Amino acid sequence: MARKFFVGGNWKCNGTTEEVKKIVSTLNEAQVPPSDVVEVVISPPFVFLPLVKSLLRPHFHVAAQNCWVKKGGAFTGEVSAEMLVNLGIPWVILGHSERRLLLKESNEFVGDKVVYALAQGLKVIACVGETLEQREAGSTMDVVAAQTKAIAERISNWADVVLAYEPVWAIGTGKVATPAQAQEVHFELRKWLHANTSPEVAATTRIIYGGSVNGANCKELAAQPDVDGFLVGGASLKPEFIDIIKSAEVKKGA
Ligand SMILES: O=C(CO)COP(=O)(O)O
Repeated sequence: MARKFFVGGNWKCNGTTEEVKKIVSTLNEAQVPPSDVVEVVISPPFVFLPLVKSLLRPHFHVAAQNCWVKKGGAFTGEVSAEMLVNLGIPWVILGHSERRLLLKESNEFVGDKVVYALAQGLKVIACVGETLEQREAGSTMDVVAAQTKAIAERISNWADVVLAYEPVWAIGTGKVATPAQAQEVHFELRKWLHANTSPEVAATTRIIYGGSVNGANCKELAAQPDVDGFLVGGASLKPEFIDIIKSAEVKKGA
């Protein structure tokens, strides 16, 4: 089964109502490859989700940037998976490095979130990635394998999971992984899935790259055999996001 190219736009903690409307109208007016070639998922902050969902044309879907680890209740400031389902939000990003590092979300906590979100019927973009220190210490694969293992040992069905490899040193730094660096980790992650889940999961799970992806570097990255798309931060707020969506064409005939 072919892995459909996937492009996520993670707006992080950015935007005003006016800016949101402007970005959405740019997306709605854009000529992009059809939905059988590329899946596009936009992830605004929680407060803008209903607005973005109501304005976006049907080709584009939405994702939350996080959700609570279990059923809602007395958890001030949290948003539950049930609420996202109730609002018709199909996707959620979990385990982003900004949450792992700044908010101290552990591998186990992220794994528990993935299980709970999937059980409520959400589709999950699960993020993994090493810091610069970890890369320099030669432990990149150990780190991403441990992060993936905490998910893999809790779930058996990967059909609704996209794995995002986002090296922390490349996020928001303008320092993109080279196509070879991205391919190497994606290949190793797929190999890890093959050995620790099943050959089918390894062959069908989309592994997308995130970290300073832009309109200029996306095509070369997209051409790598194990790069199945992108999770884009800064550039997803700009018109060049359209060029990143269009990089899906690189896979045609590949
Ligand atoms: O964290 C990211 C997407 O989730 C990547 O962010 P940048 O594209 O801004 O580096």
